[in-house]
Amino acid sequence: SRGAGWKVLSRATDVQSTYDFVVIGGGTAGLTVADRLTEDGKTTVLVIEHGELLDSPLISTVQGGMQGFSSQLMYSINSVPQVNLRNHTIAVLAGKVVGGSSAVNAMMTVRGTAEDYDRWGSFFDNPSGWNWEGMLPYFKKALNFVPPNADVAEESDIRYNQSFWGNTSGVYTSWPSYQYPGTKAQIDAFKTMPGVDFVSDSGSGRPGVYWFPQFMDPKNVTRSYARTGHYDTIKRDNYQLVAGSKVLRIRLDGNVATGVEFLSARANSTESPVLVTARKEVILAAGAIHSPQVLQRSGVGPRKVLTAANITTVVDLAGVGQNFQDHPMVQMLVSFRNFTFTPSAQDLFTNASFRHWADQVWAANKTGPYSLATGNAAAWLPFPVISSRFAEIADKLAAQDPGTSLPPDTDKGVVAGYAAQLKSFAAAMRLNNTAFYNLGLTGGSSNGIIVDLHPLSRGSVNIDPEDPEGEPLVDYRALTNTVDIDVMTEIMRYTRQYYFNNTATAGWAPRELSPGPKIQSDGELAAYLADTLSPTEFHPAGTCAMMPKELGGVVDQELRVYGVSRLRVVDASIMPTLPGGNTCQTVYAIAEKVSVQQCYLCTSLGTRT
Ligand SMILES: Cc1cc2nc3c(=O)[nH]c(=O)nc-3n(C[C@H](O)[C@H](O)[C@H](O)COP(=O)(O)OP(=O)(O)OC[C@H]3O[C@@H](n4cnc5c(N)ncnc54)[C@H](O)[C@@H]3O)c2cc1C
Repeated sequence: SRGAGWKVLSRATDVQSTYDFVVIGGGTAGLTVADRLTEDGKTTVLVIEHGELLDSPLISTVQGGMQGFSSQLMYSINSVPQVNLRNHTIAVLAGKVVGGSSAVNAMMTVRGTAEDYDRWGSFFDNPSGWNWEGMLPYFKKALNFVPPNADVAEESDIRYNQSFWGNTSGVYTSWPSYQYPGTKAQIDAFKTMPGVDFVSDSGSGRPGVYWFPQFMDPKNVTRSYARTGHYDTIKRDNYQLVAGSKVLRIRLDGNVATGVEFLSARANSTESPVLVTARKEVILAAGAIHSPQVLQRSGVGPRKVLTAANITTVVDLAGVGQNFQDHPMVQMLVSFRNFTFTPSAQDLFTNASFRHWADQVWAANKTGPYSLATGNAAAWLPFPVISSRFAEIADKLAAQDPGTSLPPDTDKGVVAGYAAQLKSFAAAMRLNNTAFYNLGLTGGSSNGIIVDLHPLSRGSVNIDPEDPEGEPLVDYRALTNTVDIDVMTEIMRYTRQYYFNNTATAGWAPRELSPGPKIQSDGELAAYLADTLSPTEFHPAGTCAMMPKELGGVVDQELRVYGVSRLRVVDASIMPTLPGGNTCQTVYAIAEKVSVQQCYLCTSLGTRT
């Protein structure tokens, strides 16, 4: 029966008491899986989403890429104070709306390198398809790639190779109808840097300097995301979604997940939670910040954390909420006093006639600069290409005692999993097929966010013992592995090489505004990191890691939670290690891959009606 305060959305006349699958979280992964599981028209799925179903220009507008930044479309969570960042707290951004983070992200469509996905399988004795070869079909299935306009492609020398892409998904990735001329110049300026590759496509799985598309529907030049691709256009009675409803916990009967308890976000405090039963499986897709929280609240997690919060331990699973990772980024702001490539994005503010033209072509046919999101080009470079000290730093990492970078009471399995990851990264640091360095190229007369694509510090996301139902305690534990400081320092130094020791950029008359030319020694650069580093590029991952259980893993290779039956996690939290690229495309591919596994299971068990 229908509760008083909660809303059932289109296609659902009511929330039934039982479904085949109940999906927790209507975000990037949740809606993808729900769409695929209901494709047969019979399998019933309920998606329970905390945020609302909202139509807003903050979501749909392409220009700038992140109009919904820090708005009512996101959770408002602050991290715990970061000891190595002068005790600053950090805003933890994640979408809270139907579509999840895919509704608010910067729209950059990027994959990691092949080696990043091979690493995932490498943690298992018998890897089953978690490698580049195994992921590629799902990268293709996940997105509908529409090539750039031929004139724009030729003018800016945009390279792409359709063999790395598919064209069947309802989620689109496509190209702006305009590029600033400075972007090509900034790409070309990498041609004088030794060892840099210019790969044939952003989806080739190889590092280099390249163009990449953006999550945009080319027909109406609006954001394409999990809701537009996997919900709005799907008309099936067996696919239902309830928004504005917060999942409190998974109902466990012994070790079997049988249902989900949720509460309307609008419910008054006297209303009791609604229980909905899952005949086949409960699927957790609340994102890397909230999936571990839902598990811990349900009694699945590290006993110590659960006991402190007065929660009875059903399954003592040490890895839940640990292994937390995100891409750290820092600003190195360089402005060019003689950048002759105009117009640039700055001209939208300073040049009235350019702005007038931009307004006109947008009004006429949605073309021009307003079709640009965050930018479509960047450098993604291996460690040996950016640092002559790569072998020394890799040796230092290989010699480390992993336990010293984790809290002293860390579970042995979690430490062992971390040790396996560090070993893998110490090897990757010597290779030319893994990207560690990222610099976005947007064609402007100043530039400057640089990203460490393979951070080595690991944090945690645990329930708050004082308030288990409130927001979790998010601790990045930024820079707790000191090799991260070495890597970031080399990343800053290489960026200086590109701007100040490069025949191709000398004529731009670059000037470093931050940290500024006075900051040179290791100690000075480390202090700058402590002052200004962001431990997040809004790519939280790893908190329900797909690793062997004895390595602190939470899910197996079919993404089933260890020790619980009929329960999977399918979102960014299962990534054991971050890919060397923005995470959204990888989340879609994970969700596509696990959906095929789930459908196979339904069929082979003969339980499908
Ligand atoms: C500001 C920002 C910019 C980004 N930019 C880019 C980019 O340019 N390119 C890129 O590739 N990636 C980007 N990302 C990252 C990318 O969007 C995410 O990695 C990806 O969308 C995560 O997908 P997910 O399914 O794991 O989680 P989400 O998509 O976040 O889905 C989780 C859903 O679960 C819901 N939920 C949580 N708790 C509960 C609960 N208790 N009950 C019910 N529902 C719940 C949430 O409301 C949310 O809708 C960005 C992210 C952010 C936040």
